[in-house]
Amino acid sequence: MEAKNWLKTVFYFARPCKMKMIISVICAIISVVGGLVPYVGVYRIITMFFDGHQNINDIILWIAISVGGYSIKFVFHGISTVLAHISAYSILENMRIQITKRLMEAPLGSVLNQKIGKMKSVIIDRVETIELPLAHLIPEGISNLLLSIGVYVYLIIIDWRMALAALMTIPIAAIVYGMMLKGFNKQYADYMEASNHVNSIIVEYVEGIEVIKAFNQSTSSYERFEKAVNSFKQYTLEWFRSTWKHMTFGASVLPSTLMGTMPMGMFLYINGSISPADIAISLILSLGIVAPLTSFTVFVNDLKTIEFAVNDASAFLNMKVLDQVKENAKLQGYPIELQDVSFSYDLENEGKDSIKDSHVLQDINLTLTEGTFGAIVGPSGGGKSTLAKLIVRFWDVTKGTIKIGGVNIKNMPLEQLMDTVSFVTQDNFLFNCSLMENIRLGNPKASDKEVIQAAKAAHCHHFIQNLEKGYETYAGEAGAKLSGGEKQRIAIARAILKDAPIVILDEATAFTDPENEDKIQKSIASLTKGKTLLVIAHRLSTIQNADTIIVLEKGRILETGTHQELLSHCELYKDMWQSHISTKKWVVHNDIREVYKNV
Ligand SMILES: Nc1ncnc2c1ncn2[C@@H]1O[C@H](COP(=O)(O)OP(=O)(O)OP(=O)(O)O)[C@@H](O)[C@H]1O
Repeated sequence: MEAKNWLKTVFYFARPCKMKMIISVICAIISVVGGLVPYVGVYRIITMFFDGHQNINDIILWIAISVGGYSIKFVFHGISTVLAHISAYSILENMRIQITKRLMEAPLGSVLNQKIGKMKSVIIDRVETIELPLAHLIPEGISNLLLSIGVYVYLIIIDWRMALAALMTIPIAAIVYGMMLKGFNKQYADYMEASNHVNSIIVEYVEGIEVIKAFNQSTSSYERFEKAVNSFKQYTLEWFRSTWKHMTFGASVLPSTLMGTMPMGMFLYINGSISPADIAISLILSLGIVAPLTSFTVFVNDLKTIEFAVNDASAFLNMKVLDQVKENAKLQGYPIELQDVSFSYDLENEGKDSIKDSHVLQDINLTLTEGTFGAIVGPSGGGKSTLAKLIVRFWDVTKGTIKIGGVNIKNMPLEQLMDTVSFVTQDNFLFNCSLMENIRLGNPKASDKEVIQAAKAAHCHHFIQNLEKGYETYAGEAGAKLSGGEKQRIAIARAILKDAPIVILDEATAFTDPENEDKIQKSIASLTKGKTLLVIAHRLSTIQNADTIIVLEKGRILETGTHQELLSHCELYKDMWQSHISTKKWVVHNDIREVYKNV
């Protein structure tokens, strides 16, 4: 979506419900016209009395017309409100769908870089704030504005001098409101910033509650939380303090139209240029102008709410998306090739035009033949995970090309790429649905039998069966009910079911206990049989049988070879292997505390 101002964005999302909105506006106008009828009725009845021509039939007729008018106002206002609500919810729905669509089309890495609290706040809370004002703006905003104008026009028709007098309080109120609204935009922006700050502190507090408790930081964290809430309260109170005098003065002056109409009416009556009936109705009408106008001022605030919510949503709506082709590419097998690949996060995260000297990967050239086992090793921060993520287009390379089956991955639809590659990481997110469905995500068409087969191959059938409801057990929010190793094996079962010809494992065996590791290794063996496999490993023992081991250091390939070849001529690899072996020996021969003492 191209960047638009907030009003255009609202209209853009309102397109599917354009007709409903138009009918809502028409109904609001009819409702206003209906609302004017009782004023006419009252005027006619008063006139009859003052003229001495009152007759019961005419009075009943005007009462019936007034009731009819009021009924029209009531019914059409109802229809307008219903349609406006439907439209507002459609706009909300479209906006949320568009944001999530955009998140799917954006580079996954950029999506993952977003703060989860902010995403939740924008997609759920901020977008929701649009609904209420939007739904009420059409029927009530229009009614209030048009009713004031309609009543005023009627007043002009009755007596233009009284109409003029009715406006007397408006300039005074306008000056006072003008003073109050000075700097409103900035103050509202500051208010939203303060509100966002307090929201993010609350989200951070809830998300980090485990760490806060574990490190007994509750008091200081609570202080931080309390400080944020208090400063927000202070800010809003100060804003209120700076405006309440103007607000109260304006609100009491604006409706006091009698200040102008009373003396004017008396003056005109004494001069004999106005009838008592016209004075009476003018006084009533002048009071009828201001009440809806005052209600309309509330919508100024509502418009700001919509503007800020839409602007927040626009940050996601305008996220850069990955360029994609539509047609599936014809792959020549499943080898992976990287040619002169360089990558910089700065360019992705900040959208800079020039490549800075901040490459995480530089001039990477490597080929992994179909069906072979490749491994990437190297010191922490060397760029191993980044390289794996580039192969699945979490981001696009800054320079060079990545090919699968001889085709640049940019020239195949993301769907085809995802069908071709299984990417298993340590972050094995489980949805809060049954374990059966969680595994089936790997292949939505798989039967229960196939899911169970995959679970068996991934060595998770046993523990799943021991659960009270077996495969129908819910994973709990974010899989909190399962251990790390169990979640990992379920993720592997998912990948087995997906049966993609290329498998990339990013540190999939890190942080597991020996018993779990053995099971995970077995499940990985089932997953990777006969496939092109790329493992990013810390534990060198798991990759010593790899066909090619790539040693990556500071974003560059230092050496490539088999385990034996690297041991014979790559110092860094030799050191890493030595430290790996000695750590293993320490674990076997020493108390675990000794190991950590020596790390
Ligand atoms: N999303 C990101 N945005 C910005 N910089 C990042 C991002 N992810 C990683 N980096 C940086 O890129 C560099 C390489 O990180 P990467 O995770 O690829 O290394 P790694 O070799 O896999 O490390 P480890 O073995 O510790 O997992 C690091 O300096 C890291 O700080």
